[in-house]
Amino acid sequence: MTAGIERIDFRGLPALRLGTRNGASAVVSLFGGQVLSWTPPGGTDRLYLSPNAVLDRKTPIRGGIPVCFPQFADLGALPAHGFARTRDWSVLTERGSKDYALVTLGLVDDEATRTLWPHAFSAELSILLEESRLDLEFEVTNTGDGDLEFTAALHTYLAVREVEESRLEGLHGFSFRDKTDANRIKRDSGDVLLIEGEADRVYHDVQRPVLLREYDRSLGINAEGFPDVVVWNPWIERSKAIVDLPDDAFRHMLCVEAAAAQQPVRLAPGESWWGRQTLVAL
Ligand SMILES: O=P(O)(O)OC[C@H]1O[C@@H](O)[C@H](O)[C@@H](O)[C@@H]1O
Repeated sequence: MTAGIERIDFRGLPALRLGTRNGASAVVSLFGGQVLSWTPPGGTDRLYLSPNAVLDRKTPIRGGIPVCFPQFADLGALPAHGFARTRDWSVLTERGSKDYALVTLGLVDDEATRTLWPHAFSAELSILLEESRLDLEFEVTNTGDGDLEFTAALHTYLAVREVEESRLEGLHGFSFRDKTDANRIKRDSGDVLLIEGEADRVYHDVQRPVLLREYDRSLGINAEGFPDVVVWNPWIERSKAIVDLPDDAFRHMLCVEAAAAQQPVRLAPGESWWGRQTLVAL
């Protein structure tokens, strides 16, 4: 793996490959502004990309780290998770040395976005690859002359060897909205979260990092700016129902998302907001 940033064709999609001297690498699709792969030095891919993902530059890509903006999930009238994940992003900056690679992608409003969402905005996604660490920072500026509101998420699909053998630590005591149980608000009372069925939870105002433990490796997940943590696993029946997921996909993926979902972000003209998710392979 060469250090630096190169333009590649990823199964027909224009993409960037980021690499460091010590062997970390990542692939970023310009369609969706979406990280599709992240491999720390000497390891295997820590992101799940569905083998059935449709890469036709129209369909949202199932896996990696989709950017949900300006709407998270179905919290509004826009298509699910908004439009950022189905737009072409531009490359704003590329910087790298032996030890890191950094790219910033940009998305601004145009006629198509304004038809769906009548606001002027500019969004930037900065992706920083370092030794065992991947850092995504998402920034939105209101470039219009009226207020705007949005919800957003970095919808991170983590690859796990077996979801039943994985445990999430750090969510104890936080309240969450349980989408699998009529959106009831509950409080997490377990020391660890085990995935033993469909999970679709928005944890509110999570103030600390989360740790994903597997039997032989762990992953630290930290967020700043994004107050919520979403945990999603479709489990057996929903995996079967989602056309671009293999039937047994639920076993090999767990989404742990950094989100601003419970309270929309409101920006006055000229104001900006940012949120960050950092993944550290341990
Ligand atoms: O199928 P999509 O639109 O990519 O969404 C996948 C899932 O994304 C999660 O973030 C939501 O909480 C789930 O409710 C949703 O099903």
